[in-house]
Amino acid sequence: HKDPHFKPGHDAMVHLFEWKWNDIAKECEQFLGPMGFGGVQVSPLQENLVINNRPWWERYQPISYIWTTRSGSREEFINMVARCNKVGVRIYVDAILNHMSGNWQNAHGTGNSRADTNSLSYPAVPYTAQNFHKPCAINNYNDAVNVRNCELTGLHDLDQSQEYVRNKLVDFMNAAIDVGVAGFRIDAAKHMWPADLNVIYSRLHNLKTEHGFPANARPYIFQEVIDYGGKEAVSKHEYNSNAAVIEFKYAGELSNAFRGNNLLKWFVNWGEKWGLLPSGDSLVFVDNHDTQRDNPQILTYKNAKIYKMAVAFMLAHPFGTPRVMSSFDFQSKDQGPPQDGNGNINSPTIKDDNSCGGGWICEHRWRQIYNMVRFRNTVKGTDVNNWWDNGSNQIAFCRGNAGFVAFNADQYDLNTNLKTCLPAGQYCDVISGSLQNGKCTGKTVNVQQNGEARIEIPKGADDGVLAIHVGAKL
Ligand SMILES: O=C(NCCCOc1c(-c2ccc(O)c(O)c2)oc2cc(O)cc(O)c2c1=O)[C@@H]1CCCN1C(=O)/C=C/c1ccc(O)c(O)c1
Ligand SMILES: [Ca+2]
Repeated sequence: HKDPHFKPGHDAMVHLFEWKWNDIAKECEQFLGPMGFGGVQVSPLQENLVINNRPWWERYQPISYIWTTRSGSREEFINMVARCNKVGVRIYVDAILNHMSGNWQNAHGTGNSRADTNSLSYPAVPYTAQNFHKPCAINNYNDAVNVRNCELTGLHDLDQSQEYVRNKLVDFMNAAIDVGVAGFRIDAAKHMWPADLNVIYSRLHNLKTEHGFPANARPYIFQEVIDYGGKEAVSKHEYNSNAAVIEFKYAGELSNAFRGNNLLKWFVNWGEKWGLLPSGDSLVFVDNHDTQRDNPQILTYKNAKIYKMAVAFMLAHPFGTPRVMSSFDFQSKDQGPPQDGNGNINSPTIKDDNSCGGGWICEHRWRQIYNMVRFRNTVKGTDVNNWWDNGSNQIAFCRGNAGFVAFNADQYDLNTNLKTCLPAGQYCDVISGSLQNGKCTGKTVNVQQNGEARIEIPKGADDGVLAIHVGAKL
């Protein structure tokens, strides 16, 4: 029950943050399906409070469970799910179950629903004050009750111990499952009681076979529990019995190492020995919509070279279910998505080199990243073997005899003969280029009969990674 139900030959999730439903449908058909992505985490589906300067986090202040947001209408959402499933790309909804909005004068939502937030009245659900915890501020992360039963930055806190509230949340999620959704990101799960969440999960429908899921497939649930391994009262270990958990320590350690604060050689035992949750319980990532704004230690597209190295490592390593972030460019941390003068989100423009414009970064369209998704598909089912390192920041490893990857984060060249575990032949390095029309557009690597090859990554190379696999062999 912790299986994302990706289609065979598809792997890795991409978070198309703030994309509109129609644009996601097109991206599934034109790019994500053909490139073998497994699924898309979409922005929240439920109607949200309209906040005057349209900060990105207005979508995390629900007003109702009506499927009307700046990403599109109910019909557009249903159409997107069908079109993506048809090309083997799953949809995961970002579900906000913990709270409704904060206080706002004359509050109205993206679907024009009204609410009297000061009296905790949300008639479009309906919720009244009795369905919420008595307003108190979350001000003590060493008190598990305070963290669950009080308000996160003034957001009105629902009481999920009530049958009435549970059923509203279950109905919302089951309606999404019934139109073909594969699962959910559970926002702010740390702020809800695991027991209540498990009751809610137990009432969710099986996935729809007419959308290509196997019979009796359970929705894939991945819970946001921000726990970097510190000493807070609430821990990620409370949440991984019945569903997956988003592994923040994974993100923290990767950024820490690729920023040069820890040697890559220590990744030889990357996994539970680092205090991570079990691989099958972990949704893993490098950055997310919040950490890229709020956590200066976390790598983002703004640190391009070492960011790509961290993402390549995540995709090359078998641990967890990886999620690639796809961002819009931002200068200030509250800034919302690219939009026109009337507050409508702009569609990404696709340039002739297949990259995005119009303020959209589209990391998922960077060659080094989508080629590593393909690498991950190709080596699926193999383990890490033949680990090599130089005692510092040059590492390499095989994935079975299907793939080989090398990293150079030292301030001097990597230039040595290494075992690649691959059959003899010529391979295209899928970081510096691709295999296109029978030729390598980047480096070519010659693997000898004994499986060894000359591996070169100069310190000043565009990318500090080299990757070859049996799907990119001349
Ligand atoms: O300064 C801010 N927030 C105070 C810091 C607390 O951060 C928040 C956390 C949060 C932060 C750290 C934790 O350890 C933790 O357990 C929770 O989770 C949220 C989840 C939501 O659905 C909506 C929110 O407004 C928040 C939030 O404000 C700005 C202004 C309001 C929104 N916001 C933000 O910074 C919004 C952040 C945000 C929004 C959505 C998310 O899914 C998220 O993880 C963070
Ligand atoms: Ca709560």
